[in-house]
Amino acid sequence: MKITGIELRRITMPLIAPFRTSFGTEHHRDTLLVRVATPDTEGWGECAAMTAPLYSPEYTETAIDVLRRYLVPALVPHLTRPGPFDIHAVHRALRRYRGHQMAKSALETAVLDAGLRTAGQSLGSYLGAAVPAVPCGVSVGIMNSVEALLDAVDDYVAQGYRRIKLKIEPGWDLAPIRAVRERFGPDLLLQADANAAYTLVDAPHLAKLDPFGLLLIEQPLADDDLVQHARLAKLLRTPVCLDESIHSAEHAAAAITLGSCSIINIKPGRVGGYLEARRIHDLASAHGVAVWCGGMLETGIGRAANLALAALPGFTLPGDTSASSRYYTTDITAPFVLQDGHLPVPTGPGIGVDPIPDLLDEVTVSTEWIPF
Ligand SMILES: CSCC[C@@H](NC(=O)CCC(=O)O)C(=O)O
Ligand SMILES: [Mg+2]
Repeated sequence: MKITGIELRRITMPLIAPFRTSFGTEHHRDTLLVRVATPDTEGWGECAAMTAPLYSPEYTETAIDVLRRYLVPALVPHLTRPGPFDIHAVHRALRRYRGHQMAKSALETAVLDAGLRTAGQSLGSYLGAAVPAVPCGVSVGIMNSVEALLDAVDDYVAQGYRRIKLKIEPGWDLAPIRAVRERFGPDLLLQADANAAYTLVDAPHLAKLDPFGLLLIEQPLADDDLVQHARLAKLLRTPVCLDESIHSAEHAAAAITLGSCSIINIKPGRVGGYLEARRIHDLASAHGVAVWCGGMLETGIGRAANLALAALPGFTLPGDTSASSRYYTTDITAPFVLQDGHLPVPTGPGIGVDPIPDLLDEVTVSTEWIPF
């Protein structure tokens, strides 16, 4: 199957409410969609990079530039020959370039989506989905008051979310977690995400979270320090989960070997795509390490693909793939709506959803067509 070209489409979608983390506050999701066009179909990938290099070194502009300048040209030999795509050859071709995992993931996923649509196979089936629907957690930002937080959590619990994740930072950690635990009781699945806001000096303070029975504390320390996370893990009863630190299966292997974490948040964008995400899933499962699917405020395009991944057997904890309404008044695909705390895994070919043209056009900032 030969492609006719690749489109880089930049979109911006307003969030229904500001989303505050330890590294900043998001008001819009400024993201990049990659579309691979063939004579018979098209494939879509969503780039997880944020507007600024605050969560990770990548940002939307770097993704656009590296795709245009290096990653798309690298795939020309693989996408212009007859016959089905060899997605593993595509993956290897992209691995020649260092970093830029989110840009790579968007491109590889669009190629994979086009290939699977042509073959009539769903992404879930291709990856090894084991269930038809996945239990959903929700990520709750830092708020102006504990009362506001309790109201937000109350609403999410009423919507049926199976797990609550609270963003924390120094000065907003013990009080909100204690308040949620006291209000909603010991059975609420509850976890915290620090986005690397603490240092090992804070270990005694973080140990004060232990009595609250958290499922995990996510990325407490710097993204580039597996050794300090291993030392911290020995000082806490709360399991340590890594997010920003894990860019590849090799990182996951190092973290497991060092004892830096006992749970991994897998984000396909952060690790360079769904093939690598499955490798990390397989590695973690072999070591008895639980994984769950993280989120990057994806539109329905990325949300659909993440649901396929979250359905793999080793994803034993609720992830951050929430309903479309968590962030958006109107999604660019048919909305994902929570059903008894679960979202259905798309069963159509490829990612199983398509952007709705009029809605996509409304949020499009720019498009760039790269002909093949
Ligand atoms: C803007 S924050 C993005 C990174 C963050 N993601 C979430 O908290 C989940 C966001 C979502 O619900 O998609 C994380 O560190 O896990
Ligand atoms: Mg995180």
